[in-house]
Amino acid sequence: MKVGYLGPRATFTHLAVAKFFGSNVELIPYATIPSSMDAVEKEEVYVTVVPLENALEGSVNLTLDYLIHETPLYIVGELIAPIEQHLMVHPDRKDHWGEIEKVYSHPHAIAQCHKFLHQHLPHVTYEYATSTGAAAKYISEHPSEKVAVIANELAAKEYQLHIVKRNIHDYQHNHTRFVMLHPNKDYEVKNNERLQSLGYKTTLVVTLPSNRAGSLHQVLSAFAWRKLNMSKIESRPMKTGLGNYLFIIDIDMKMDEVLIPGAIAELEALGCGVKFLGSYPSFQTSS
Ligand SMILES: O=C(O)C(=O)Cc1ccccc1
Repeated sequence: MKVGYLGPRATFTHLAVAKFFGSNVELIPYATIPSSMDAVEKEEVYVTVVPLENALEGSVNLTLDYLIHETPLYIVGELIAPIEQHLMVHPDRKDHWGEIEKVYSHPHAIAQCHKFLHQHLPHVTYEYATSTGAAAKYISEHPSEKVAVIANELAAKEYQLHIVKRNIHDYQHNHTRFVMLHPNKDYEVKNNERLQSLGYKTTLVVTLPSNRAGSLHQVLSAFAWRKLNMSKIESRPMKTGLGNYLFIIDIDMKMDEVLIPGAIAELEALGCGVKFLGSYPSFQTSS
C-alpha cells in the first residue's frame, strides 16, 4: 500500500506515519500539504497523512481549509505525537553558529520556539519553509548561508546537520495531531499494537444561519442535552466575507445511529449547514 505524507524525509509527519504504519507500506513524500492531499484524489497513494493541530500553536489552517473547502477527503484516523524541536546548522558552521542571521523552518516550528529565539537569537530574521524537513534539506545543500534550522533529530541525521541546542520548544507538552485522509468515510484503519488507543472522535463543520441571535447557543445545546462531549470547537473564516465564520467541532465519540445523527438533524432543522469530516480512531505515540 502507498501512503503519502508531508515530506521530504525526516519531517515530523514522516516520523508519525512511520510509527503508525511501520515498514509494511511504501511511504511517498510530497512537498506541501495540498499536494499530499491531492495525491489521494489522483490515486497516486491510497491514504495520506498531514498535520492538523499543534498543542502550542493551534490548528494547521492550511490543512483545515483544504479539507473543508477543496478536497472530498475524510479523516479516517488520528495520531497524536510528541514534538521535540532542535536548533541545527550545517557542520561547517558548528563552531560559529552564534553568527547566524536567519532561522528557517515550518511556521509552526518557529512559533513553538518563539521565547527561545527571542531570548537567545534576538537579532535573527525568520524564513518559513513548507516543512521542517524541507528547511533541513535546504541548509544541507547551502553551507555558505548563515542560516540555522529548527527540526527534529531524524532530520539532523538524514541531512547530516549539527544540533547546537536541543529541546528549544517553549513549553513541555508540545504534541501534534496528525490525520490520515481517505476518500471513503468508512475506511477503517487497523489498530497498531505499538500505539496507545485513545478512543474515537467525530468531526463536523457547522455553519450558522445568518444573523440570528443565539444560534451558536442553540448549536451547543443540541450537543449538550444529548451529553455529547465536545473536545474542540474552533471558528474559521468561511471565505465569503468579513464576519462569516464556520465552526469545526470535535465530539469525543464514534458516529452512532442515534445521538450524533439526532444532533445533526436538529442543527439542520435550525437552518445550520453541517458537513461531516469523519469519525475515526485516535492513537497516541510516545517519543
Ligand atoms: O514540518 C514538519 O516537519 C511537519 O511535519 C509539520 C509540523 C511542523 C511543526 C510541528 C509539527 C509538525
